[in-house]
Amino acid sequence: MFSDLKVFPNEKMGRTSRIRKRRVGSQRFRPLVIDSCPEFVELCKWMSANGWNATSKDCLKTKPAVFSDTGRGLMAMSNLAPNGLIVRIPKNLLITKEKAILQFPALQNFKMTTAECLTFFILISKINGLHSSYLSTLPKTFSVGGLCESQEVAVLPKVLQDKILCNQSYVVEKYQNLVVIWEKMFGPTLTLECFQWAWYCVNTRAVFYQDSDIFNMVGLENNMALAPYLDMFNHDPHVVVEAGFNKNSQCYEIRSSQKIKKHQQVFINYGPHDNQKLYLEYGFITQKNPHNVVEFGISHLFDVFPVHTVCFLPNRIALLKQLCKNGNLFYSEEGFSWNAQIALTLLSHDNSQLSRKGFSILEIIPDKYQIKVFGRKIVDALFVEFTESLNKMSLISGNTTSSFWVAKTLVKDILNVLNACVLDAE
Ligand SMILES: C[S@@+](CC[C@H](N)C(=O)[O-])C[C@H]1O[C@@H](n2cnc3c(N)ncnc32)[C@H](O)[C@@H]1O
Repeated sequence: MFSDLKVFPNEKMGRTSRIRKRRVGSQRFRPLVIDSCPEFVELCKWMSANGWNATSKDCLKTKPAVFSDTGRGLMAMSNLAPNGLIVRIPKNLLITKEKAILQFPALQNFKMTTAECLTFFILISKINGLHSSYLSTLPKTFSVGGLCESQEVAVLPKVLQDKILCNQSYVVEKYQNLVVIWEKMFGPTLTLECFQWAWYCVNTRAVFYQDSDIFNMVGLENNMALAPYLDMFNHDPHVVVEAGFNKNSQCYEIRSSQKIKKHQQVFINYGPHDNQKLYLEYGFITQKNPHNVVEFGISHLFDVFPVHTVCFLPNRIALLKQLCKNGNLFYSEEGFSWNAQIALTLLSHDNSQLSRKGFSILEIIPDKYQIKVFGRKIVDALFVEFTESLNKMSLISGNTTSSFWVAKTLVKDILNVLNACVLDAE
């Protein structure tokens, strides 16, 4: 949009024209405050009636707004010093598993995780017109990876394809289990689309929260709660915040370590996630994400070490599989991960050493030369793979999902990371 502004290098700019230029530019990008939209008026009324103090002196005042780069989020209405409180939500406004069961006791008869219970809470409330002050503030659509259409998934790079397919079957399995319970409770069929909407409302917006002891079960799916209004903060990987339930105030609170300026967007930090994770779990990516990595698999190693040049002893393959677990083979701006370095060294390791009984990964010392030579080949192979994918993605036209659009920006972002590596090495 700035390119529409024609400023000629030789043109003398006086004070007035400078101010005019600044005004034109800032008007185009100025966030749109939306606190007077009916859904936010209702939300604030309902929250205030239930113990929320929106004008508390020791907490930053914020307003919902639409920002040109991140969409809907929250804007600071004053300056805040470091370690100041950015939000405080009383316990009785949190939607927890305990609360969902209190409201709909039938949920108790089924063994459900907290995420499943909260998904049901949203669906039952929606159907019965309950909690509409909160529900009407929830997004109507999502752009997470799991919502890509099958023809879109087919043109994505293999690593991303595998993750999305895995995620889709996980959500479908959840749906199939829960639809049985739903039919027992209510009768009418629950469509997969409705289930996905509620499931992603919970999973893109819930905060970490440990419910009372009776529900205390391990795992992320069990330690979550929905926090109205607080779930409007967007993510910035660079900000540092302290978030959690404060037993003294009986409120969920977030403090910002950095100072915040009036009229800035107020961000929180969802965790040290790379862009692929942000896309899969939340449906967006951020520019200059310091946690960015490019994952690869064993097949990429086999591509750079053709089978005829490496003796694929069962032991070598078993060790490689061990190194590959949990996405531990990756490249980032800092170079190859430790597991990737060991894997690259292991590929060219002596067979007699590998066949020795009791040989362990811990005995391998990274070989800088191997890592440089074969690592470069891996980066080149990934670059080709992602470029080919991007070309195929560009051929898909017509009505594509917003998930696919974000996938495209993710693939471009990964290509930038790989490109930086190639340029560094030159
Ligand atoms: C907890 S909600 C935050 C509020 C949300 N933007 C809204 O309108 O309700 C999380 C969702 O916000 C969006 N989001 C969060 N941080 C973002 C960012 N830095 N850029 C773009 N979208 C972001 C993503 O859609 C994500 O799933």
